[in-house]
Amino acid sequence: MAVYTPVSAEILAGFLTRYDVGELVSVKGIAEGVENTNYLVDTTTGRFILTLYEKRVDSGDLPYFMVLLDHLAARGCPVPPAIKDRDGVAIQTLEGRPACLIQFLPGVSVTHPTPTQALAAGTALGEMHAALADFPLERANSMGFATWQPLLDRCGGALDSIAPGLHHDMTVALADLAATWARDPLPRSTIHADLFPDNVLMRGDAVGGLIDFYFACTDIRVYDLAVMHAAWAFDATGMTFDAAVGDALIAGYARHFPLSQDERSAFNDLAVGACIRFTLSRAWDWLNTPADAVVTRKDPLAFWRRVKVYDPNLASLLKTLS
Ligand SMILES: Nc1ncnc2c1ncn2[C@@H]1O[C@H](COP(=O)(O)OP(=O)(O)OP(=O)(O)O)[C@@H](O)[C@H]1O
Ligand SMILES: N[C@@H](CCO)C(=O)O
Repeated sequence: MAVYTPVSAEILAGFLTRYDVGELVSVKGIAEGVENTNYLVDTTTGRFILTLYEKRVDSGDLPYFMVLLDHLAARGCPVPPAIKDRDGVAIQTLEGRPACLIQFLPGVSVTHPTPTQALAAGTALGEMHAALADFPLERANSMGFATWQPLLDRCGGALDSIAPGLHHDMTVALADLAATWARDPLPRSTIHADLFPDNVLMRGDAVGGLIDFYFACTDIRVYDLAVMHAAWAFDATGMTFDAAVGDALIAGYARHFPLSQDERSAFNDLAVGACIRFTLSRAWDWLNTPADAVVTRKDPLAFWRRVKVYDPNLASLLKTLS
């Protein structure tokens, strides 16, 4: 469960009086997620998500995320905008943290997506990119390629406590990737950058909601699809690859954005990049999560193992993957 910042019912009831959302009926910490504190809030008028922004979200970026959500919602994308208080303010402070009250979207995150669901999710990603074609704001990727080597350095030799040799192997993999990363300029866009199955709310085989835009940024457009591919097309251990799910994601996306030859050629390298990005953020959290945080840490190696599928030649050179 990700609850880093406790909020009492009394404090929350007082907080809600800023809004036209009725009175607090119940509140409960949400079990999923690792980045932010989330509560499910029921009031006399409806259901909401209360998010308190933690570690990786810079409060200076919140206005960007809120404008982005408003832009997508205005174009009919199923995203949850923040609720504005009676003064029109969406970004608040609660228990010393930046906080927003967010529209609740019905639906469930699937643990084992089917190809049919992946087709719908890939299509939703394409629709989102199409809706963002005229989005005017830019934000650098705070977890993009340029940040991986510094994060690897900060994790340092402690990575070997996760798997012996991991620091060396990730150094080799990143150097290998640096030789090809973005060699041919690919189309850029505003991207979600974290569209895992747990950030897509499904209603049966249809997409009911896209959530958790707190890594959204401007970067290589098809990198968003590569992140999704790496997140969706494997089991939780990263050992079993489901090609049908991966193919369905790409087929759905191609309804809006057929991949160019350059994008197809770069796809596996971009996916290796995604593996490195999520191995590193998970490893950092693995090594640094506060002992008193109520959170289920995610396994860094589950992402690292996916490199075997995207670059078997590289993997064969790495002790931790052979
Ligand atoms: N607008 C929403 N409507 C419905 N449920 C939501 C909404 N926002 C969040 N949730 C629920 O809360 C959970 C955690 O939210 P979220 O993914 O934003 O957290 P996080 O800590 O940023 O997670 P992550 O580890 O994916 O970065 C989601 O999996 C979902 O169950
Ligand atoms: N979706 C990410 C968390 C965001 O960095 C993960 O599963 O590791």
